[in-house]
Amino acid sequence: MRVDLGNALETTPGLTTATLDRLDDRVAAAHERIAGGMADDEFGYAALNLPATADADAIYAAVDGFDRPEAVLTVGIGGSALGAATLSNALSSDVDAYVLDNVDPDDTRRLLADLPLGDTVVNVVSKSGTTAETLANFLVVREAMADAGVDWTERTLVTTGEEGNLRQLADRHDLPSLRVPDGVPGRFSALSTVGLAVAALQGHDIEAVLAGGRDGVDALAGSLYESPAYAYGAATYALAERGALTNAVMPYAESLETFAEWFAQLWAESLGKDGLGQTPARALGATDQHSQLQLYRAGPPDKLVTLVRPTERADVPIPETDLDGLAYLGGSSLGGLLDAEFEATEASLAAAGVPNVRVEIDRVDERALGELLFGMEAACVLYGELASVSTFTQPAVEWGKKAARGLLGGGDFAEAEAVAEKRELRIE
Ligand SMILES: O=P(O)(O)OC[C@H]1O[C@](O)(CO)[C@@H](O)[C@@H]1O
Repeated sequence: MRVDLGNALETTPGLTTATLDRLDDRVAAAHERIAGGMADDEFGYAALNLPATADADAIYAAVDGFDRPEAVLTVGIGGSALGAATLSNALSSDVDAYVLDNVDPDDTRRLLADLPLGDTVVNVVSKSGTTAETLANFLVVREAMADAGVDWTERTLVTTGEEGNLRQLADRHDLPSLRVPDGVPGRFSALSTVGLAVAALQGHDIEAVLAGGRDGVDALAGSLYESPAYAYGAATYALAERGALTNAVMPYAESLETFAEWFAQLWAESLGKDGLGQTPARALGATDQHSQLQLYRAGPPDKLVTLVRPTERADVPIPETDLDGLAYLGGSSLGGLLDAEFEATEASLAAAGVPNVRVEIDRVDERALGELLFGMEAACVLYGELASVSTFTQPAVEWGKKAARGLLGGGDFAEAEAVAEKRELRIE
């Protein structure tokens, strides 16, 4: 993973090399704190040890019990689904991967109607084992399998914590299961059983993913000038401090679109604390040049854009054409056009004084993805240290969970009563 901060200097908001130099002393101290947390396998910091501690053999052993399926369906939500989806949507496989991470009845019904349930592995993932959406979807999926005459106990892999509903279910039915690693918040668990089981089922090289994570560990250093991950974390923090309260992550690769979704949870749930944080916006190049770019260039000067691309990709030639004004495209290629648009968008943002950071990987493969995922996790941890927020907790999400549970008769919660007190101004 390589980071280029050049287009974040002298912009609005913007940084200077003097700013970065001053910040580098704080980066060194933060790195000491992070290294100490990793050495002690402290809650949260343990996530940065996963490239070394994740047990690829155990993951392969858990999935080897299933014949090569036609499809794998992940039933999970948030970090229990997004890491696996990032990898499966970035890498191609003849095993189709699907995700149920919402409780939309139309979507669930449509997906279950299309799935070859007899040749699908259901990968149910929940660290807590109590997440309503995940458990509700699993109950629906399990009944659909039964209705289809499929023995769900033969088609289900469970990944969960040491205790809870899913652990009891796995024990009761002797299901193949994996442990969610201790001390790792879900949004930081991509490089673990949580994110790698699907990749293993799809035939991807999960040891290469972990090797990429180790490349990321090796690239950590006590200076932002020596660590791409820390450079990104420090620059995004400093830009937020100067008013860049939105970070639009814009990969120039369809295969990295889900990465932006994974990044959004990582960034929002880790850094959105105590009135602080930086809103992750999900964009896609080149598509959003015809959509959100207008706002990024000419809207409020409160954003930075993170432009992500692989520098190597398979290509498709563009045939010669005599179409008026388009002859210049002929003989070029789609990849050449995409790269030209990446660089043109980068320059157009700079010309408008909008800070943008370039993040590049060699290609979209297991090792580069492992390094990218690790790098952004380390960047997030560094940002959290600099911002002095509690990076690894997410207390603000609990209020809504209690309200929903109360509305469904799952207990007496003041939050549910508050729902009834909604102020109304209906326009019919
Ligand atoms: O793995 P679990 O416990 O089902 O949690 C799923 C997701 O829900 C959250 O806990 C937020 O409610 C996320 O942090 C987590 O990734």
